Amino acid sequence: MPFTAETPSFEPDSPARPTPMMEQYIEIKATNPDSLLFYRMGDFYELFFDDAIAASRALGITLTKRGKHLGEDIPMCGVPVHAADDYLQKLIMRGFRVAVCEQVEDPAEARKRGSKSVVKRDVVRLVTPGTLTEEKLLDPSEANYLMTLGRVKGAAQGQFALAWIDISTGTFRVSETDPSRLLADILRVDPRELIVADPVFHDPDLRPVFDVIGRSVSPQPPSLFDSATAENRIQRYFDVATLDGFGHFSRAELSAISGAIAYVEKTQISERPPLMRPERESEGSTLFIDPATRANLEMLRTLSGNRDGSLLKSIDRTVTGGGARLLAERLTSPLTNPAAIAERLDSVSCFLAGQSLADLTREALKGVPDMPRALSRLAVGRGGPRDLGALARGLEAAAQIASFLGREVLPAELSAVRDCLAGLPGDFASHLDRALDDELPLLKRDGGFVRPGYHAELDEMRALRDHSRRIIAGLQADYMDLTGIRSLKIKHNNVLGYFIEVTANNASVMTGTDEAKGKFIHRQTIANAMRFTTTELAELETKIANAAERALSIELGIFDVLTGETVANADAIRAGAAALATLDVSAGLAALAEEQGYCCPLVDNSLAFEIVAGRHPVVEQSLRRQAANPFVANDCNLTPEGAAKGAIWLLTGPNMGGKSTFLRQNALIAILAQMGSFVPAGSAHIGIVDRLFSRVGASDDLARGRSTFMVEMVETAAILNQASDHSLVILDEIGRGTATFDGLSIAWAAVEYLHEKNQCRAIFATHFHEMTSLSEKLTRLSNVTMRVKEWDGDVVFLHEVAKGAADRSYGVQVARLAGLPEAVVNRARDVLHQLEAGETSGKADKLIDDLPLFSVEVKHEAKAPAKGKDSALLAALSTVNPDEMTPREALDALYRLKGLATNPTS
Ligand SMILES: Nc1ncnc2c1ncn2[C@@H]1O[C@H](COP(=O)(O)OP(=O)(O)OP(=O)(O)O)[C@@H](O)[C@H]1O
Repeated sequence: MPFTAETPSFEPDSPARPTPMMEQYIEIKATNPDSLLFYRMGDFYELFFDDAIAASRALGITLTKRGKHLGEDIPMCGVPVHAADDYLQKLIMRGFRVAVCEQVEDPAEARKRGSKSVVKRDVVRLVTPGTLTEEKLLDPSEANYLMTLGRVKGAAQGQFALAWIDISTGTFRVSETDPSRLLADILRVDPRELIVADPVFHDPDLRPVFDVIGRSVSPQPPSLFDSATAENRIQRYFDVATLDGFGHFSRAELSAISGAIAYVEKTQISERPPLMRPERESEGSTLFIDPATRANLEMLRTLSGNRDGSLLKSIDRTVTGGGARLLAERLTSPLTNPAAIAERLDSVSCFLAGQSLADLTREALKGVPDMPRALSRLAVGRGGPRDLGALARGLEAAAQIASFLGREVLPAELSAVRDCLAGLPGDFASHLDRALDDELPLLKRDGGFVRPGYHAELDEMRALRDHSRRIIAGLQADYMDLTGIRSLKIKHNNVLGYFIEVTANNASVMTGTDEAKGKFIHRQTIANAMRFTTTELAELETKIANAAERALSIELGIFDVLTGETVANADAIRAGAAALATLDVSAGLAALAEEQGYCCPLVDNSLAFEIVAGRHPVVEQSLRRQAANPFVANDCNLTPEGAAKGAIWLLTGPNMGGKSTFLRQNALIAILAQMGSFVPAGSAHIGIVDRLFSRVGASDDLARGRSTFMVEMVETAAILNQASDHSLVILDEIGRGTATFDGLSIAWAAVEYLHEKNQCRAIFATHFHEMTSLSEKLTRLSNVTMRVKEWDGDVVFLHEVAKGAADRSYGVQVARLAGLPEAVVNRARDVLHQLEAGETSGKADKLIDDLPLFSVEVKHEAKAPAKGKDSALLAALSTVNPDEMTPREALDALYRLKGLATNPTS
């Protein structure tokens, strides 16, 4: 739930009326109850009341008090303005929103209204997670999306739409959605903040979605989303008379777009970040990956929430922030159009074939700053000279890249990139170059960023200022001679300006004679020194101040002109930055393919899925880093035979055998191929996958009252209801979380359904060996197994997928490897033998009763089995074939084995 502070109140006529300043604070706070109010006082932002308590706790800063309100102390804390970004970052990360309240008039103006009047203040900006622009508050490699959900009631279709904006880059997208895929669509974009109208937020049907999104959902007044006035709002923002040129949007889309714009206006107040026109994403143009699959496959983060160990991290070889963001976007939204995928793959191939071109490009890209973010900051008045510098360097790099790309024969995507870079505004770039100095200050108010020689009057003012400073240095020498005080100094501070300082011992020289008194005017006496000024010094000071002030105002004027030119060139700059990001992604994927030995997949509209020597991209790299045994490559072939539908592989094998890894690697290879990357395989032929589903790994969702088994069933239901014949499904151990027979039955029925109804390509891993007999009935189902070798009672995992079915699970052996106490492992072995025999004899219960754990434990501990006994037992055991025994024979065999275990010679 968002933070809400109790708003303090007061009675206007009460004798306990607060001070005028506190009154102003209370009034402003009342309009921002769900944000912390940063109230500007001098060099600090102060927080009061509940805000102060919450902020001091979140930031670990001291809570003090200031005055009283209704007889109680007012809690207060403050943060210095110059360090506000750091504090804002912490507060935003902890889920707060901050209203920044500034003085909006000169204090002199306020004084004119009377000595007690307060300087006018107003909220100039709401800082929320989805509306950040500051470099410090943003991760260069992640987009920062603000998303809105539009809903139109009563529409026959297209009731819901999502719009998402990154105001730090201007990206603006919109797409229709529906309740069944709403969560998946939201998680695909992974917004920092989701804005919904109050009634939508409180709709019980949508509650589960918002519960998952958590605190980044922010309910807002429905007026923001009003679809009747939406067109007007959009037209106003983009300053167009009609939306005809924007393409056709449904009412829900218009509502979502207008909600996004209204929220930007609400948070940015007087600023208008330049947004691109909303671009429509049509359903089906990207591979649908449901939320559980996204999480299970650890695409952006691992299940424990780390970026290290995710697929993105292991394939990211980009060198710029824009490139990293584009790579993440491509990874989360792989394509479904083979031609578009082939175009991307051609770019990667081009860099792979031309190593020197790739090296040159990556080297040139390394210096490219984040142009879209610098542009956005400048456009909303939060930019500084370094942002202009970033554009200058970015454009220069773009021109350099365009020139060497000009000499190459390039595939379609890269040649469009080259054309875009070659068409960037050269005049603007050279203007920036001429105007900006090499070393740039952070803040424009510090001045000193315009290059000498660019502006004549500025040079003159700077010379005057600097010359006067030199004259002052000369004056100090003159005064020393005149007074004979060698330690006399001319100094400067903000209160007195320039002054002459002598030590207290020498002060009499300055005040002793009338002549001296006439020249040196006393300003201040401090502990050990006296300070003076002279008419000459005061005049020089005025000259310096005037020159410096004039110089700064010229510089600020130049800054405004350059900012204006930046905004005028916004579209071109953004297109250039997008082109550079595309280059970075393609060259980065080529570097990855080269380094990891990936191949170019063949992606078409068939139903093929044939991977030869496939590997898991993340596990492979991690094994290599640990210098462990190399990853064992495996084939996977789900390609239909003849005109039939895709095949299903039923995968059995021991625990730790590599089943999950194999399942995941095939899903990841499909994602990589469809995002336009080379893949970790010897070769890969993939018919476009429209939807990818996975049920891998167990997790519970206790917060939503779902047990592990319930989560598993909900996810399996989603798959069986939604998978089409073009989908790829990977299922791991369905039915494990319940009683054996229930689990087996559910798994059995699910496979039959996938085969008969969904008819999709699928891999199904299971411990239920009984299921392997399904291959006799289901024509497109084949059994495969992870091979193992037994070695001296232990199991060795070969990690190889082979035709056929596993004969056993080796669970007990794996438990032993995991370090379970020997007594437990031995006991488990016994129980297993009983159960395996019991399955045919029907006497398992009785046998288990006969073997209480502790007696076994004592027996095993008291007499460690001798090697000879073990081998006799094993030899006898190997002759036993439970499937061919009658219950009576099984029981006899068991007694015989037990006898051998206690006395090998019996
Ligand atoms: N092809 C492979 N080559 C090398 N090592 C592998 C391979 N596949 C898996 N491994 C290693 O084996 C470990 C276990 O793999 P995985 O989790 O896939 O087994 P599993 O059969 O799914 O086990 P369980 O049934 O217990 O979940 C992995 O962490 C990995 O280190």
